[in-house]
Amino acid sequence: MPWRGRRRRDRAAEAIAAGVASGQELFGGNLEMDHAYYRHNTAHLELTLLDTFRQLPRLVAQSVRLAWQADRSAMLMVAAAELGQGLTSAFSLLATNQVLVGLFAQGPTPDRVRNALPALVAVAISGALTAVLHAVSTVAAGRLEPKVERAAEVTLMTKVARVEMRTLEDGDFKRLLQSAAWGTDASRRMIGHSVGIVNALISLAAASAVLTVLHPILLPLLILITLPQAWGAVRDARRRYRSTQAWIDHGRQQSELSWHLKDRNSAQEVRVHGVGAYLLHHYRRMAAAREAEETRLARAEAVTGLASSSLSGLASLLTYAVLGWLVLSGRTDLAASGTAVLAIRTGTGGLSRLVTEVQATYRQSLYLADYERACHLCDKHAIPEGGTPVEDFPARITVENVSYTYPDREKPAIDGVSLTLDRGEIIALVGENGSGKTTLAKLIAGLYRPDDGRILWDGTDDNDLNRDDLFSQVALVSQSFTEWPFTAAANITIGRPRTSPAQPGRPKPRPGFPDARLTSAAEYAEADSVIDELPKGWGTLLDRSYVGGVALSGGQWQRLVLARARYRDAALIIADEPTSALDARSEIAAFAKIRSLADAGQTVILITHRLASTRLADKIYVLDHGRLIEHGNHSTLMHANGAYADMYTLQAAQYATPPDAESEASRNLP
Ligand SMILES: Nc1ncnc2c1ncn2[C@@H]1O[C@H](COP(=O)(O)OP(=O)(O)OP(=O)(O)O)[C@@H](O)[C@H]1O
Repeated sequence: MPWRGRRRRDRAAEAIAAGVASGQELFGGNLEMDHAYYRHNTAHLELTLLDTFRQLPRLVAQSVRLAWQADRSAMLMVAAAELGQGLTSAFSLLATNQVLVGLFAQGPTPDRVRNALPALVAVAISGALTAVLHAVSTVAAGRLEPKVERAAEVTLMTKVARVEMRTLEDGDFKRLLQSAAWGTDASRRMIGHSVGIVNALISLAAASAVLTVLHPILLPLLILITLPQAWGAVRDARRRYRSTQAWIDHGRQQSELSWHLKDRNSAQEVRVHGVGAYLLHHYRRMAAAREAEETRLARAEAVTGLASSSLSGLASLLTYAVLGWLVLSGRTDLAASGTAVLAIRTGTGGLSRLVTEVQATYRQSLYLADYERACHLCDKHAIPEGGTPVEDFPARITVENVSYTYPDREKPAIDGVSLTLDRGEIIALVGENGSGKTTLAKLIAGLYRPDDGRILWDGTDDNDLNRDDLFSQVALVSQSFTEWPFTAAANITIGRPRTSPAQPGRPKPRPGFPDARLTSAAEYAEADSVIDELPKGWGTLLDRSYVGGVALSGGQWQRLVLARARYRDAALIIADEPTSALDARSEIAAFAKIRSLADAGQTVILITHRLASTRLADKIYVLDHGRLIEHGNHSTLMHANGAYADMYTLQAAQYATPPDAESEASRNLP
C-alpha cells in the first residue's frame, strides 16, 4: 500500500531530520546526509557492472604490489597454490566426464564400472590435491595479510607524524585520515579478496573451457545466470560505500557524545549540571537517524537482492531447458550433459564468487584509495628533511612581519608581527584570549610556517634550517600538554625520547633507574614530592583507565610537565600558561626558576595572563587580534599607560583591599 510506504519514509525522514538538528545544535552542523533522501547529485558516483570488471586488473595488481612489498615468498606461494587449484579443478571436471562416459557406455555393469575406475581414481587424487593446495594457500595468505596491514599502518603513522601541523589541523585532511585509517585494514582484506578473485577466475576458466568443449552455447548461458547477481552485488557495494562516507561526521559526533558521557573529565558536569540527560537525548536522536539510514540500506539491499535472484532464476530455467533440448535432439550425449550440469554449477559458483570478491575488493580499494591519497598528502605537506644544520641556539631570533591564517579561518591569527628575541632573554607575550599568543609561539617553534614574512635565526630564514635540529632546540610547556598514559618516569623522559633521531650526540641514560638527570629534573620542577606519594613511585602508571593506574591533579600534572621540559634541556623554552594550575607558592617558585633559566643562558617565551609574573620579563609584547600593539619592559609599558598598563592595573586592583572592607574591619576591632 503506497500510503504505508510514504508513512514509513516520512518517519525515517523525521528521524534523520531530528538527528541533523542534534548535530546542528551541538556541533554546529557537519552532519552530512549524502544519500537519496536529501540529495541526488551524486548519481555519477554509481559504478556500473562493466566499470567494476574494468577495475579488476587494477585491483588485483594493487594487491599484488602490496603483497610483493610485504612478503614475496608468501605471495608466490599463494599464487602457485591458487593456480594449482584451478588446474586440479579443470582436471577433475574432465575426469568426471570420463567417469560418466564409462558408466553410460554399452555392456555389462561390472565392465562399465571397471572402465570408469581409473577416471574415478583421478577424480579422488585431484580432490585430495585441491585440499592440500587450499591449505597451502590459506597458510601463506595468513602469513601475508598481517604483514601487509602492518606495513600499511606503519607507513601511514610514519607519514602522519611528520606532516605539517597546518595540514593536520585541516578539516578535510582529518576526514580523509579517518577514512585512510580503514584503508590499512582494507589492505589486509584486499589480499584475502584478491586470492578469492584469482581462485574464482581460475575455476571459472576451467568450467568455461569444459563447457565450450561440450557445447559452445552453454558458455553465454552460464554468464546469463550470474550477470544479475553481479549487478546486484555491485549496486549494494556502491550504496554502502556512499552511505559510509556520508555518515562519517555523524558517527564521529555520536562517538563524541558517548565518550563524554563516560569520560572522567566530564563526569562532574554530566552529573551536577544535568548534562548527562541532555547528551543522552541528543545521542538517542542521532542513533535513531543512523538506524533510519541502516533500515533504508537494508530495504534497498532486499529489493536489489529480490530483483537479481529472480532474473538469475529465469536464466537458470532457460539454461536447463536448452540442455534438455540438446540431449533430446541428439546434439550431446547423456554423459556430456551430466558433466555440463556439474560445470555449470562450478562455473556459476565461480562467477558469483568472482562478483562478490570483486565488489568486496572494490569497496576495500576505495578505502585504500583514501589511504593512498592521505599518504600522498602527507608526503606533499611533510616537514622537509635536511637543510642547514643548527649547531647552536642563535644569538638572535628575528620575527619579520609575520602573518598566519588557520586553514579554516578567514581572519589571520597573526597579522604582520615583528619582534626580536635575544639569547638568554625572557620575552612575555600578553593579550586577551584569542589574541594570537600561542599561535605566535608555535610559529617561532617551527610548528607552523608563516603565510607571509619570515623568521630568521641569526639571519638565516628558518625555512632553510634543518627542522629536526630546530625542534631539538625547543622545549614546550604548553597549556595543552599531553598526559601520556605511561609511567611517571616515562612521562618525564619522553621530553627527550631516546630514539629521537634529532639527538645523536646525547649521552644514553645510565643503567641505574631513576638516573640523576631524571631525579634532578623532577626536583627542579618540585615533581619529586608528587612521585614520592605515588603507590609505585616512578613506575606508577598515570592513567586511571588501567588497573593500577593513578590520576593526578591538574597542578601535579603541570609539575610533571615542567620536569619534562627541564629533562629536555633545550635552549628555547616556550612556557604557555605554565603555572595556571599551580598553587600560589609553587607558582612563585616556578617563575623564580624560569628567571634562573634565563640567567643561565636559556631563552624563554612566556605566555601568561598573570601579569605579576611578566614583570620579570626582559621584553613584553602585547597582542590584540593578531597584531602587535605595544612592546617594552614592564616599567616602560606602565609609563606608556596603554593596553598593558590597563590590564595590569585591573589585575592589581583585585588584590587591593577595598576601602569599604577596610572601614568594616576597623569597626570590628575591639
Ligand atoms: N588550531 C586552530 N585552528 C583554527 N583556529 C585556531 C586554532 N588555534 C587557534 N585558533 C584561532 O586563532 C586565534 C588565536 O588563537 P591563539 O590560541 O593563538 O590565541 P591566544 O592569545 O593564545 O589565546 P588564549 O589566551 O585564549 O590562550 C583565535 O581566534 C583562535 O580561535
